[in-house]
Amino acid sequence: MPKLILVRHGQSEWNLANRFTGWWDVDVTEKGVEEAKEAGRLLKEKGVFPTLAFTSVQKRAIKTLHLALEYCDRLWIPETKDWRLNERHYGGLTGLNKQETRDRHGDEQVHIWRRSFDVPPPPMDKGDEYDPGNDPRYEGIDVPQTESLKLTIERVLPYWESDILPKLVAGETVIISAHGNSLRALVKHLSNISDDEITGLEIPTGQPIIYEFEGSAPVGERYYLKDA
Ligand SMILES: O=C(O)[C@@H](CO)OP(=O)(O)O
Repeated sequence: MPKLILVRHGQSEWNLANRFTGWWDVDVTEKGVEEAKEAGRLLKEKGVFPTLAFTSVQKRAIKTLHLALEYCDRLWIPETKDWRLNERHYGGLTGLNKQETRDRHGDEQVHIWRRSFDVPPPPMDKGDEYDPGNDPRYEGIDVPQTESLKLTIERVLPYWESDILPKLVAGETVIISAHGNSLRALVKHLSNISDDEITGLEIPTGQPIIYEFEGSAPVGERYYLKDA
């Protein structure tokens, strides 16, 4: 049965520093590197070998993918990078410390910005030091100024339907190395999670999640590969 493997990148520098990251291109930490290698070792140990890879255009996800593939001896498989798998854009919160933002705006407001379904964080100002607008990787793309989970879903799902799902249907074992919120977008869709319930879903770093597919639909529920 074709499998879909979802992996959130290993710990990033700004996960560690507790800063809102979004589209800012931070690296993985040493711990993140270890998490990514461990994900690869686990794939190998469990005999789940990806045949095709997708990732975002952000280095924390790309490096995680490469390390995971290296540690299951699959660095050679075809891979595609696409901005539509990027982390959700954190708008004007990008770069701020999460605790300082809580102290300033309150726990509830910060929770709404982080986990609500459709309330986007305040937009990023044009020319903000963390605005990736002029980055060549986004040439020709209408870079958002902020994104809620709902807006993230609106760019992740069409890409999933057009580019990834057909590969699973064709029998490939697909690995997607992406981000907390682009993966929440996918899991919400695949596991049919309601707008209310999705606020409680967290995706841990570096832990492969598996969906088994029959045709174009998942069979049964997702599981962590470490528990299989
Ligand atoms: O900062 C971010 O971009 C994300 C993921 O690390 O954080 P959050 O947990 O608030 O969605």
